[in-house]
Amino acid sequence: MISLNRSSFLNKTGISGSCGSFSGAQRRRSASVRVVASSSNGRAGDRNAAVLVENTLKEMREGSAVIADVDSKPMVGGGVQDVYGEDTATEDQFVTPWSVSVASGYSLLRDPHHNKGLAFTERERDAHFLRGLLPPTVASQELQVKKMMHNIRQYQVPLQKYMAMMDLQERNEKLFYKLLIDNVEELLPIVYTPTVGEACQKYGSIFMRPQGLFISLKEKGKILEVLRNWPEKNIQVIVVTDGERILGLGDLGCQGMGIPVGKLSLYTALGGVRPSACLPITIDVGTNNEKLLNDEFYIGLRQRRATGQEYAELLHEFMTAVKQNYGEKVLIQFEDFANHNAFDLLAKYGTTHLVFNDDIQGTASVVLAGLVAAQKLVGGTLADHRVLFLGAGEAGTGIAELIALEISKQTNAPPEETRKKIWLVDSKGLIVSSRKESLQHFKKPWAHEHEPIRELVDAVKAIKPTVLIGTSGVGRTFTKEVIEAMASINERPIILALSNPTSQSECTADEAYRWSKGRAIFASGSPFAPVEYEGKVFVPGQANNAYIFPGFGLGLLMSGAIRVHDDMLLAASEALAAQVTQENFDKGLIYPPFTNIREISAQIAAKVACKAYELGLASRLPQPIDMVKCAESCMYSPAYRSYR
Ligand SMILES: NC(=O)C1=CN([C@@H]2O[C@H](COP(=O)(O)OP(=O)(O)OC[C@H]3O[C@@H](n4cnc5c(N)ncnc54)[C@H](OP(=O)(O)O)[C@@H]3O)[C@@H](O)[C@H]2O)C=CC1
Ligand SMILES: CC(=O)C(=O)O
Ligand SMILES: [Mg+2]
Repeated sequence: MISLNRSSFLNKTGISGSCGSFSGAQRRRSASVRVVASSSNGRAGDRNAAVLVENTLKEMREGSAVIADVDSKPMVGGGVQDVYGEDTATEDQFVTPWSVSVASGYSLLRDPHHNKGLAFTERERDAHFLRGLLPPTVASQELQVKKMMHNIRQYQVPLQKYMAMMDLQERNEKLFYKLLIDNVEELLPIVYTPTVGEACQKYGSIFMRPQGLFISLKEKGKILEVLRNWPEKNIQVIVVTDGERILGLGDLGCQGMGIPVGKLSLYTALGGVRPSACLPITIDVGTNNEKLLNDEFYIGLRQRRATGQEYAELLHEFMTAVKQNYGEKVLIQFEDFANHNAFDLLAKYGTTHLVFNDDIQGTASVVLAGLVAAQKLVGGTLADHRVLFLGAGEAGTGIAELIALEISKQTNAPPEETRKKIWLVDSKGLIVSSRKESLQHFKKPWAHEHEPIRELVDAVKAIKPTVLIGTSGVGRTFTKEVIEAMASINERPIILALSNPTSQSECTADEAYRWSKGRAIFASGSPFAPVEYEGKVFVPGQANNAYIFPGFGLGLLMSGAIRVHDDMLLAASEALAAQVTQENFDKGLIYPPFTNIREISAQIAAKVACKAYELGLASRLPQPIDMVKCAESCMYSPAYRSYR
């Protein structure tokens, strides 16, 4: 039931059943109120809606302000639309038994969730006190997209484009997502790697408005309260970082916030999770980055990183508070933690929470997909390969483990055997058994019998890998000698330079193609432009976990999964690999372009959700019959809705 009390109306109102429910976004305060209620059928929810209208009118009389559209959406593909509520469909897709629009002139233009700028129609301008607040022109969303793209293309500096995009997100959320979805190949490098890396480095200087929650040591003992300060209540995905390993740029402390913000934009744009269900969080336990500590514009705690018990206690309070506030099924994605915490956090909370480490698990899934797809270009099976990594941290060992698992499944050989096909080099050289005692736990399974080797090029010559993967975070480490050695061993060497941003890539696309004489199958973590070599154009792929986590997360939410399981990662890989077309292979690509990423995400989500049901880890019943349709019908649409 709806409370008549104004503040509780703003904060707690919810109507369940056929009328849908208010999202947190709809509970925002504004200055004046207008109510429009319409009944399109005589469903049972009508009474609730009538009460809502009555209460809202009362609110209006009392001078408060709310913006609300209460809609329900037709059931598609098994009906899980209640997961996503009002933001998941365009106005055309909606059956609208009741529509309650409480609009508010100037405040409406300042509300990013509902603002449409010049796209407000004449009727809406009349109905919602917008007359005179906008110039006379009424523009379509398509024209707005065209104009924004025109403006963004005027900027020469990527960081300026980033700031323009962030500004748009704060001003007109739907237009931001429409822009990103319709121009994904062009804008991904702006809101994501590489530009997001520079944005994090300069976050203190460019910081305008909070885009997520900052939880620092100062909030110890009060984290639950802090979570409750966030305006949205129905959170389904949290991306959290402590900023200690931001891309390959190291410890950026509190300024790592750009990463959860960017990742969650992709959850919405690429995976269709509604924005109001996404919560970016940065845990600030200090930074060991001297430059930031001495930077007067630094926005984080000015102290060295807390470690040990102090760190563990803060993280534990956070994990407990999240579950308490949002329930069992909120997805927590760990992002860009340093490896000395990342593996432990995943192990500790993997059995009690719905958690996923993108750097370890998402990266593994995307790389496995690429290798599975690559078999179409090189022939044979995954088990025929020898893989060598430069970098034995989260990404390196995470990928290695998933490849070994997949080969085990394919060959029935135990992982102890299949791991022997995989070798890793860290900052001290090839990981070998004679070093076992001094190795971190995640490296131990990879300490095979071999004499120590210091240099990567010598490891390539000794191991003779078919696949070389860079996960070192150090740029230009795949030297000419290294790539030539790979090309001398393999007709089609598979070379993946995964480190981000572009400055940290182990080699450039140009280097990979030129030094391998055009024979490399190449993909990189951050995008490279096509390369011309000896009259032929080579299109490099992008091996980035952005292919996986949005669809993976959607699959977890769709099925109401309660835990993440490795088999779900394998399912996601399989789904992604299946999306590579002959046309892509003909260009030497092992990943599909990002242009169709929402369709790809729906396929991934469907496979992940199916696996969740199969494993008995899904809580949302009944299981939808057509999973792909179900995924598609769940997806947030950036199309404007009319405020009738
Ligand atoms: N494309 C994608 O989707 C993803 C890319 N990444 C990128 O991968 C990189 C690494 O990330 P992550 O694994 O989490 O980082 P970690 O810090 O966990 O691991 C880095 C590893 O690289 C090793 N290393 C560092 N310098 C050298 C060197 N000069 N020569 C050889 N090895 C070296 C480290 O060695 P030691 O252990 O001895 O210190 C460590 O094993 C980052 O740039 C990140 O952006 C990460 C996730 C996803
Ligand atoms: C892509 C990513 O997650 C990283 O570079 O850390
Ligand atoms: Mg990451």
